[in-house]
Amino acid sequence: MTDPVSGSASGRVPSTEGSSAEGAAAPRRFRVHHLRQAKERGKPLTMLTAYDAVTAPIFDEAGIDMLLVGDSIGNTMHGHPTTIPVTVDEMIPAVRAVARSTRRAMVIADLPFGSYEAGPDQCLATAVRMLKEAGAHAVKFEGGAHLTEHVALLTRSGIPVVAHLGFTPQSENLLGGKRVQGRGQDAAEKLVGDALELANAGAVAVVLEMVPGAVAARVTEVIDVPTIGIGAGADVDGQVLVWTDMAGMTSWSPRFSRRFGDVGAELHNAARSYAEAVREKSFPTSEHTFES
Ligand SMILES: Nc1nc(=O)c2c([nH]1)NC[C@@H]1CN(c3ccc(C(=O)N[C@@H](CCC(=O)O)C(=O)O)cc3)CN21
Ligand SMILES: CC(C)C(=O)C(=O)O
Ligand SMILES: [Mg+2]
Repeated sequence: MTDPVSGSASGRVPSTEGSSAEGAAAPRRFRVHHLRQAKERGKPLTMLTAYDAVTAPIFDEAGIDMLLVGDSIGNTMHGHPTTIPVTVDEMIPAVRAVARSTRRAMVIADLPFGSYEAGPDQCLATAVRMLKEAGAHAVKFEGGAHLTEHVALLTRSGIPVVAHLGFTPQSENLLGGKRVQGRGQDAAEKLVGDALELANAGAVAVVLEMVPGAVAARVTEVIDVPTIGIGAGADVDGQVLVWTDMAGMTSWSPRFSRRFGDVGAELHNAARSYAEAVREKSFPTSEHTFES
């Protein structure tokens, strides 16, 4: 049995396709009370993005606590320059694939640009779709204290909300680009205030993106729910990265990221080997051929 808080797990989930071997007893799902528990115990939380049923079970089996189906699907998977064009109808199948293919991780659906800002009712309607049609366990959306009513309504409705402060990519046109947020006394105080209000409204965690380390540390100190940093330094309660950056799928990744693998190069080599085998006629052999 895996411990949802320590996150230790081993082995691989069987593919949903092909052989129908039953896995071991289902691990306990990582839930909202484990967030609180982790912060109390000082155990760092882990979050990665995931967008499909191929990679999500790999991350789940590796013991990642939370899988964020990020609107970063727009740039990472769909080839857009930003997250702005992403729609709810594009998010739903991705969230469904991640929820269906995982057993332990908490699955968090990012609400895309334009699907929640108009008011708490719009936000609730979108979040309900993410839970009902796609199987998400929680939702996340970008913005500060102006969204406290959104957070409060979803929380009253039984939907856990993760807040997202600092650099909020859906607002990059207003913020003037991909820039660090919360620099200077006033901006830092505003950020701390936003985090407090969102946490008081019921947010179960707060993502802090591209904020100075000292500001992230201050937010972490004053709110009683976990902070999850991305480009926010080490003095937070957990970290999140975009999986394609983490695994080294692309030649470029943001400065705050680290490549923990070279999966892009590995995939390149596999594809080259395959093509070479076909061209030199060493694949397929009789092993891969059906008899009449
Ligand atoms: N692949 C990917 N990784 C991410 O971390 C990520 C996404 N996509 N899409 C959604 C948001 C957007 N994010 C981004 C994207 C780019 C930069 C960037 O260009 N940063 C520059 C300049 C930073 C600075 O102002 O100092 C860098 O060099 O890292 C930052 C955050 C973070 N998120
Ligand atoms: C970078 C993370 C926090 C995100 O919002 C996303 O991947 O969409
Ligand atoms: Mg996002």
